[in-house]
Amino acid sequence: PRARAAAGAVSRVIGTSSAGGRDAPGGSGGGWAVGKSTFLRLLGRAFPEWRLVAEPVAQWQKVAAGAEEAPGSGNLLQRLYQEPSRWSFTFQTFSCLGRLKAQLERPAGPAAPVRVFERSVYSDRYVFAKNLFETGHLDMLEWAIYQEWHSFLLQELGDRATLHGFLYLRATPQRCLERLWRRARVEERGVQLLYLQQLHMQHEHWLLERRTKVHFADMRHMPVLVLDVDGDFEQDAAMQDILMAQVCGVHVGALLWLELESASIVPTSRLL
Ligand SMILES: Nc1ncnc2c1ncn2[C@@H]1O[C@H](COP(=O)(O)OP(=O)(O)O)[C@@H](O)[C@H]1O
Ligand SMILES: Nc1nc2c(ncn2[C@H]2C[C@H](O)[C@@H](COP(=O)(O)O)O2)c(=O)[nH]1
Repeated sequence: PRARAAAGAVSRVIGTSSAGGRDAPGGSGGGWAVGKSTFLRLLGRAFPEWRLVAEPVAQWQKVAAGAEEAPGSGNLLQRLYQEPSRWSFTFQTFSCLGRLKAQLERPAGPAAPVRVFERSVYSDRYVFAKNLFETGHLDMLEWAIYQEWHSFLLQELGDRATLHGFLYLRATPQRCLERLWRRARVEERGVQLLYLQQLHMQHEHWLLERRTKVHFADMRHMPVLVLDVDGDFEQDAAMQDILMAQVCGVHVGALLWLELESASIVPTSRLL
């Protein structure tokens, strides 16, 4: 039954037609360790025709240019957490470039009806980079330069870089911290609840309250499907079905943008 439901959703999304007649990218977003990869796996099972694009964490852990240096020297993620003020600008440049490349990529073969990205060039700016600036790890000059090239590139790329909607995965920062511990990534050992709370707040301002000043007209009214993932759905087939049905019911134009983020709990998912 789950597979049939998925097929129905896909045909509806196709029916909305995509920019340039191509596949329809969408974004996922949500907090750090909220369960994005786990959720993407569920989406993959429910919607096998969709193309799901995971975040390239392994690339950040071993940047090619540093691969021949001393062990660990090419690990940008590690450097970021060890010396955030030194490495934040470098990290945001590299992460945003990777996200943009992924978004512009047109894989060979038949176009997928929907593309879903684990994070986007928008969360790069309106969540992470913004937060790093507000907490003093990007200075004013770095923030200005980052915004300058970000705006320029996205405006130049126009429709090619536009998304059609966001899936916002919400859980409390405390729940994200528990999942972060469970995942036990070495680089993240020193991460504190406060950092997750800051990122949570950025997501709330941007995707839920729409208080964040965004610089792209089509971003301002982007549909956002909020999904409550605070509960443990990993082993709960019924809860998984409910989540997939919610995704299934969304019509977000040609582009479904899945932004997987963390936040406090909402009683039910809803499309804003
Ligand atoms: N809904 C959930 N309930 C319980 N555990 C979860 C849930 N979602 C994810 N997890 C667990 O939390 C950890 C982080 O999940 P992951 O999907 O890797 O997060 P993200 O991709 O957002 O960083 C993993 O160990 C995963 O098994
Ligand atoms: N400073 C930034 N950190 C980022 C960004 N995107 C991801 N991350 C970090 C957070 C985690 O340590 C790791 C991936 O986390 P997941 O929860 O997605 O697995 O990378 C960013 O743009 N800036």
